[in-house]
Amino acid sequence: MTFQANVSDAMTESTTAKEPEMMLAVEHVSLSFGGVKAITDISFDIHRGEIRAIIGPNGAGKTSMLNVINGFYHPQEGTIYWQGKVRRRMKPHEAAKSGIARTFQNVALFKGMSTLDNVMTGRGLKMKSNFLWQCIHKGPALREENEHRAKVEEIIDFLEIQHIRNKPVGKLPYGLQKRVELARALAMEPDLLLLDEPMAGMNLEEKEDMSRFIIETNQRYGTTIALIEHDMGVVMDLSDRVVVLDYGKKIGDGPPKEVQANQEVIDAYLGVSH
Ligand SMILES: Nc1ncnc2c1ncn2[C@@H]1O[C@H](COP(=O)(O)OP(=O)(O)OP(=O)(O)O)[C@@H](O)[C@H]1O
Repeated sequence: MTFQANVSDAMTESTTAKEPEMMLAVEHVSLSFGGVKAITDISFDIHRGEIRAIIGPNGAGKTSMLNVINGFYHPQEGTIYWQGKVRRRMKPHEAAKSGIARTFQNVALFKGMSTLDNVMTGRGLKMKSNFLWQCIHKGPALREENEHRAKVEEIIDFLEIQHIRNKPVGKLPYGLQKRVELARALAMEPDLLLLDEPMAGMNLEEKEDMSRFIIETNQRYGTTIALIEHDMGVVMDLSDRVVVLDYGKKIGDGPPKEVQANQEVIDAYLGVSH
């Protein structure tokens, strides 16, 4: 059976037998930078509504894979299926417009701007009123701004960051900056949220908070989430399925328990030579 047939089958069945619905799939994707092979012939999928982890040792190709999914890198080989259709080559802002939001390994916020203003920037792609209305700040533009503001307020409440709403984000502790970045991504109301090491640099309490927000985002908004994470405890607790990369290749894929028992995965983490 062809992959396309698999996609359609999965989508038809999902309406009847609650089979998982494929939201995104990468098929035989390879990506090189000059002589460096970052990703070699990788295929995996992400089901609508799941929390999918991408793990692997340093340099395994995890961030490169997220960059392929959000249109930042264009693989030399392979196909990307998005919402059941082959996706054409697209830029990150087009991927964002199609419903894919992301956060970064190193927080990427406007450091001099307040939490509120940073989260508001997440609404940019959803703004519809034209420039003239926005300049005179009346009519449709005012109505629209109020709607965006209400959504942003809801997210600020949800992520419990009211107390820092007016603070410049550059002055916030790192854990809170990561939360503001999550808020900005949620302000885009994404279908698929890509999180690159959301717990990096956090203490235990901050990790517990972030884990709770990730689960609640998934449950409350139905957001599908793909995350890269090094903390195996977090990965095993949070995710429905895990894909494991090593030296740019896929070496494991399945539910956390299955992946944990996979000898190739254990060897990769213990640094057994190839
Ligand atoms: N823009 C780039 N130019 C050249 N090489 C790159 C580039 N981006 C990634 N690479 C290389 O591709 C490989 C995979 O890198 P990538 O950052 O995707 O790994 P990773 O699994 O995310 O690693 P880490 O856990 O350390 O962040 C590495 O060998 C890296 O040096």
